[in-house]
Amino acid sequence: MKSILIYGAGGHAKAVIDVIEKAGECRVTGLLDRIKPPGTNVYGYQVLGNENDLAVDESVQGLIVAIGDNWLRAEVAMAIRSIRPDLPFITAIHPNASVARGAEIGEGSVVMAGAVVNSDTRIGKHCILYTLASVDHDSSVGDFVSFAPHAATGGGVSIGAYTALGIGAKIIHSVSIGEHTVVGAGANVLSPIADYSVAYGTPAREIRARKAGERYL
Ligand SMILES: CC(=O)SCCNC(=O)CCNC(=O)[C@H](O)C(C)(C)COP(=O)(O)OP(=O)(O)OC[C@H]1O[C@@H](n2cnc3c(N)ncnc32)[C@H](O)[C@@H]1OP(=O)(O)O
Repeated sequence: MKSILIYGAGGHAKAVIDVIEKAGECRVTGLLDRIKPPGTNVYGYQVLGNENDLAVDESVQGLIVAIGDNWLRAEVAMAIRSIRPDLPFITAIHPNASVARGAEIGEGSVVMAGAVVNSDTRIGKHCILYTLASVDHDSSVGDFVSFAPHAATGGGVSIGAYTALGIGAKIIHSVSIGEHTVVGAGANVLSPIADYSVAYGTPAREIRARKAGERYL
């Protein structure tokens, strides 16, 4: 069984730990974090240090970045990649998730309980599909994207990198959502949404522009 570290020590990290424990393919040896000091206990695991400690840790065989914010997760993943280019990012898939034949899940991504990735859909790197999220057939999801619980798409949908779909957001078939966009909770998206925007409502409308990295959680 692979010995892995989890980067992050907040609520999202706890949810990721549960997925990894249930999947049973990796053993979590500890957590890394920039905020909580070494020795802090989180969900039964100790914070061991931060990303700089990876440079000297030869026992670790993999890592997953468990930070909910898409932009921060990307920053940390890139920092880790430059410190340890050899270290694989693991993919965590809950045993009660469903990943169809022909679907691909990128490295560092997490698929939580009840989530569905349907036939021939591609999920990018370091994405999060929270509880009961659903991405239907022939869809394409960029890197660092998140689906909050119950967010769902029809078939043939395209979601740009760094975009966040809020809780319960629904995207009808064949629609494209741009990159760095936030689709608000409960939105019903019936037509394309541009890059760098915040959209919500029924039907969803682009309410305002947003910048890369702007907080949304
Ligand atoms: C496991 C997890 O926890 S995963 C995370 C789950 N969390 C989510 O899904 C959160 C998703 N976030 C949202 O929907 C947020 O409301 C955002 C990002 C869309 C907020 O966008 P902002 O432009 O900053 O909206 P702001 O909070 O300033 O509200 C502006 C107005 O829009 C309304 N509004 C905000 N979000 C929504 C929404 N999703 N649908 C309808 N109206 C909304 C507000 O009520 C407010 O109305 P008012 O002016 O009449 O008071």
